[in-house]
Amino acid sequence: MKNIVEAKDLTFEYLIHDDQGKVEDTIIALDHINVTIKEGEFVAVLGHNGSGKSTFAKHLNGILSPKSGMLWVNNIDLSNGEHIWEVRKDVGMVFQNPDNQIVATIVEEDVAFGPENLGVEPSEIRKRVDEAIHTVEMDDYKRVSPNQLSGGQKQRIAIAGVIAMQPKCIIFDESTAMLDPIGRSQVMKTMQKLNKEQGITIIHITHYMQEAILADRIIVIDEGKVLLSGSPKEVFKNVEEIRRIGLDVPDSTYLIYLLRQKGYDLDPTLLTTKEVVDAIWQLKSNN
Ligand SMILES: Nc1ncnc2c1ncn2[C@@H]1O[C@H](COP(=O)(O)OP(=O)(O)OP(=O)(O)O)[C@@H](O)[C@H]1O
Repeated sequence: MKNIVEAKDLTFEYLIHDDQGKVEDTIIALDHINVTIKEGEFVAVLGHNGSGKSTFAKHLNGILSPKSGMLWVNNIDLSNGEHIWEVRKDVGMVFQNPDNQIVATIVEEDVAFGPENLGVEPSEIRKRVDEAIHTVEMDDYKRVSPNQLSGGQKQRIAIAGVIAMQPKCIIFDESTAMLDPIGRSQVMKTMQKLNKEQGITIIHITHYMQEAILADRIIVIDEGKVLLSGSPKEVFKNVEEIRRIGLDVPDSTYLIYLLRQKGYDLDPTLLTTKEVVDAIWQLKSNN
């Protein structure tokens, strides 16, 4: 499978200016990041506040450009701030606040906005809008004002707007953070569907461990560096390391960790409640 993202020693710093416009400070937000993401992967990115997740995401569709290092996205070289318009056709972004992403007063017009800006033919726009709205299961709301929708529904409309541009990769930058549990699960379902049925690469930045365990791979960023990368089982067995940087592990994983400390011989890579219950049951049956 081809790489859709390849970052080598990707480094970025924000320049802080004083009132006269002189640089008075620099903040290193990405510090020699080395990451490869394959086409069709579903990757969750974890890290505490200020660890550099959003800065990394903004590099992937050219909102920010590296200070040093190399970055290729879908074979487009983004290392020196060129080709950013080209990459935006391939990489879509869904942000945290659904209200900031809706631009039109009718759902279907909002979804059409992206392809219109790309200069897509009107008949093709119509087709894409209908398909995208169908994919996010919002067919009944095409002529409705986005104001009348719930947070989760608005977020699905924002996703439809991105899908209508036919990207190869979608970055969800804490797109579930402002939603209630139902809205979150609907958006997660949509992400999984886009990944499984359309092969779209998903990069999901989240603080929710229960969402992260649904990914093929988790990348943990800490102070602008990649701390861990691997399957959810590989990453979450590092309970102490993850908790040391102020992140949680899934409750089930933590329960297993505590039981192991009490001497119970349980697999440290178990992630879900069902896996834990089955393992404890097995242990009981063996004794
Ligand atoms: N526009 C900016 N100007 C100056 N510093 C910034 C800017 N945006 C982010 N930073 C700093 O860069 C570092 C990385 O921030 P970033 O937003 O990438 O982290 P994050 O992991 O996405 O955080 P969060 O989970 O809070 O969204 C932090 O120290 C942050 O304060």
